[in-house]
Amino acid sequence: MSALIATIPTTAATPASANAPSPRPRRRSQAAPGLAERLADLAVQALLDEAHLSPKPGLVDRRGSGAHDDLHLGLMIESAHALWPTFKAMAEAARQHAAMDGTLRATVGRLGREGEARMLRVTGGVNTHRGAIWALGLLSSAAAIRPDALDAAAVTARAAALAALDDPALPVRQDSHGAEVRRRYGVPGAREQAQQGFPAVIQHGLVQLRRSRANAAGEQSAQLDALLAIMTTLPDTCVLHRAGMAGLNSVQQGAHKVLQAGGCAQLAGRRQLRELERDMLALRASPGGAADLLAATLFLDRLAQMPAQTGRS
Ligand SMILES: CC(C)(COP(=O)(O)OP(=O)(O)OC[C@H]1O[C@@H](n2cnc3c(N)ncnc32)[C@H](O)[C@@H]1O)[C@@H](O)C(=O)NCCC(=O)NCCS
Ligand SMILES: Nc1ncnc2c1ncn2[C@@H]1O[C@H](COP(=O)(O)OP(=O)(O)OP(=O)(O)O)[C@@H](O)[C@H]1O
Repeated sequence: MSALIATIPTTAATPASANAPSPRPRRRSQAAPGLAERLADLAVQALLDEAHLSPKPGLVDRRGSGAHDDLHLGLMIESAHALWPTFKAMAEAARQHAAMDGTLRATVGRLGREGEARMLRVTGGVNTHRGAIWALGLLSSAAAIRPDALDAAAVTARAAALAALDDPALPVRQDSHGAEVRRRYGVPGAREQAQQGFPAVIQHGLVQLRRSRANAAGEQSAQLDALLAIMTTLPDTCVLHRAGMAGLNSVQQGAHKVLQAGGCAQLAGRRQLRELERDMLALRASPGGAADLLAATLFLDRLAQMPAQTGRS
């Protein structure tokens, strides 16, 4: 990764980000990173922090692979770093094109598919970040197109408008797990979540993150609480694919119980979290969609703290 993660205003020195691999220091003579580079830094950092955050139920984290047998932390980290040029290119395209239209949608779609191909090359064919490329790609482009308006509501509204545009080159995949699950249960998936302006992030992830921080939960617990808040309502096609509707209902109720018990900073909440994790592992259920949306939550939370950008860089 060529840009310097340390130049990004991250929220707090979390144990998660503290364990992320340190970037090489930028040489004095190197030019300051442009907007697209800083957005790519933010997107990759959000993915790294999500991957490291522990203990996440069913997901890959610092303790292990959760309910997955083809994923591990090293692979998630490698995949996240490999996606930096994809996010940078998406932001650059939006900055240069500067209009929310079909041309930009087609370019971002092509870059997203190239990013997926890059991910699959790096991971040897394993889906580490398909949903995250979609969500963070749209958000990076939406941020870059109006860098003077970077609050979460404005950025998600622009991302929704971009996601709603037709991409004529998009192959209509009927064979993805998401497509299969949508057909079977009639639920909205990753595409609809973006087209609706990421309600799981705006109404649940960000609200809970800030609520838990305000209650002095500590950054790691606040991020875990944000993940659980997203899990309480999301029709996560990863969970549905692996555990069916009964599995999704039990995951949503379990996440709700953790928050009702005071969240991850409380002993009672941590007990509920252990119970949720035990049940999810028995079902092989993994909330991959919620994990992607937690990364989107962290991206938007930090983006709102980035100084307003008015120049062209
Ligand atoms: C829309 C995408 C995610 C495909 O979705 P689909 O549901 O068909 O596929 P698939 O099951 O393989 O992946 C969906 C992923 O989204 C995440 N997810 C699952 N449920 C949800 C949900 N309810 N909300 C948000 N994300 C979810 C999961 O991580 C899952 O792995 C995307 O891959 C796509 O169409 N890309 C085309 C390239 C493109 O247009 N890119 C442009 C912007 S980046
Ligand atoms: N920490 C994480 N651990 C596991 N999955 C994650 C994590 N963070 C994000 N995800 C998301 O979860 C998805 C992977 O889930 P899953 O393995 O169920 O997908 P799949 O490859 O479609 O299904 P399967 O492995 O059942 O064949 C990825 O698209 C990724 O975006």
